[in-house]
Amino acid sequence: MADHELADYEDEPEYPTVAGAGAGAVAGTEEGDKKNYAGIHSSGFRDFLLKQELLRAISDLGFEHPSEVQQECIPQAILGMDVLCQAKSGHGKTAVFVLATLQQLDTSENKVSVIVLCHTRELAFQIKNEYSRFARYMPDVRTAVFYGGTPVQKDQELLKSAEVPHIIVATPGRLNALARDKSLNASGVKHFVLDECDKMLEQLDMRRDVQEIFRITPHSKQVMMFSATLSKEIRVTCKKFMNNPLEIFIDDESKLTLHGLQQHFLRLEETQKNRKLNDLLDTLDFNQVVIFVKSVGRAVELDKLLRECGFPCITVHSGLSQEERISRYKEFKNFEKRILVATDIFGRGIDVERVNIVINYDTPADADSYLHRVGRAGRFGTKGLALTFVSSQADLDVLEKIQSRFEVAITEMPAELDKTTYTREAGWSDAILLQVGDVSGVYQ
Ligand SMILES: Nc1ncnc2c1ncn2[C@@H]1O[C@H](COP(=O)(O)OP(=O)(O)OP(=O)(O)O)[C@@H](O)[C@H]1O
Repeated sequence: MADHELADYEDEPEYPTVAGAGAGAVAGTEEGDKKNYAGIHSSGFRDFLLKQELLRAISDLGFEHPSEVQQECIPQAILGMDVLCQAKSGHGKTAVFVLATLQQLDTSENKVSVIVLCHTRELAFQIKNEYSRFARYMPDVRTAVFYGGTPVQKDQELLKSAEVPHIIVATPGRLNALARDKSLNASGVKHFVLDECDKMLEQLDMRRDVQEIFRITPHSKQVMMFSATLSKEIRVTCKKFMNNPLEIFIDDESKLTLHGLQQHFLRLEETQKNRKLNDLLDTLDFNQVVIFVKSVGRAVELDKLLRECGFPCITVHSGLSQEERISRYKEFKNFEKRILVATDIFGRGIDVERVNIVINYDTPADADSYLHRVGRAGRFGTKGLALTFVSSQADLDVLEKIQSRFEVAITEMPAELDKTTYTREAGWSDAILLQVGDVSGVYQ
């Protein structure tokens, strides 16, 4: 079949989105945050009554306390309830569905039980790794990842083999191709998960693939969807796939920005961007930095330029072969490279712990993209810095929208930045516990 799944959904969206920017809401209070603080402390992963194998893995991974979103979702999710969940970037949404599906999995059935769909190949790869990490003491669990740009025969053979994967993590295009050619037997699917669900359902080509896969799964199953951004409009679409879901969301959009993240803009001419970027990379104290640009061409050129200037730089974009994309993603994740120039394919979901600075060399197209991009820094409550280059009236307009939508003040970058404000890593759990009160559970 045509390799339509190879289209890189994130680089150049062809379709308008159906969601409009939601109105900003009332800002949260310190008091609100403190109110729930004790509640979180009183609970640990043990209280979820997870399988011993999972608890051991959680402990190995150094997860001490569940984050707020985990606290709210896991108890219901492991009972098979449908879940529609919005929570901030980097707050541990992945563990919610990974733990909930592993907890419920029956490995004695030689069937595909769990389908997880996400919008980019790197994210699929990352989620598959999360399954491997949490299932390290569950040797019978078989997980596979499928995405475009790789030989489809290998995927077909695996699906037709004597031991089919219990869990499939995939991008929608490739999995739908495998469904259409009948390699995928989805009749045993019990859990259907969409990560970055707004992105997948807003983009019509992706939504079509998701729907086609959804249709060949049994009527009765658990459906879970996750994102940091869920407009009212897209929630309606999401719920069409669900049955009386548990809705976990931040009712106050202003709280979506990350507390540990310092955010500034720099006004400059297009022609001054390279010089400025060079200066910043020389002076800022970064562990790892992601620089976002608006097109593949610009990613290639900027990466080349930075390397010529001696920076340990790498780029990831849709113009690369799939093998190369994953290998570069790994290089960056493994701290072999400190600077990544990326298009929006890296803008959502990707979790690289050491990233403490995000630079928007090109202002993102909209407020949602901004929120996801800057969420690559300051993961799980750590400190970070987000800088946005603003060089036109259109850029200023986007900046304005971001500030009103999320009620965040993005100020001009001061001449001197105190590095302790973006380099000191907060303790994993301490930092996130300070942000409780951000997510409210609503039972429908
Ligand atoms: N309870 C926990 N304790 C410590 N670390 C955690 C915990 N839960 C998750 N993490 C870590 O926090 C990081 C962010 O988690 P994750 O990638 O799931 O965030 P997310 O909510 O999916 O973010 P995004 O919206 O950007 O996709 C990961 O490195 C994960 O391993």
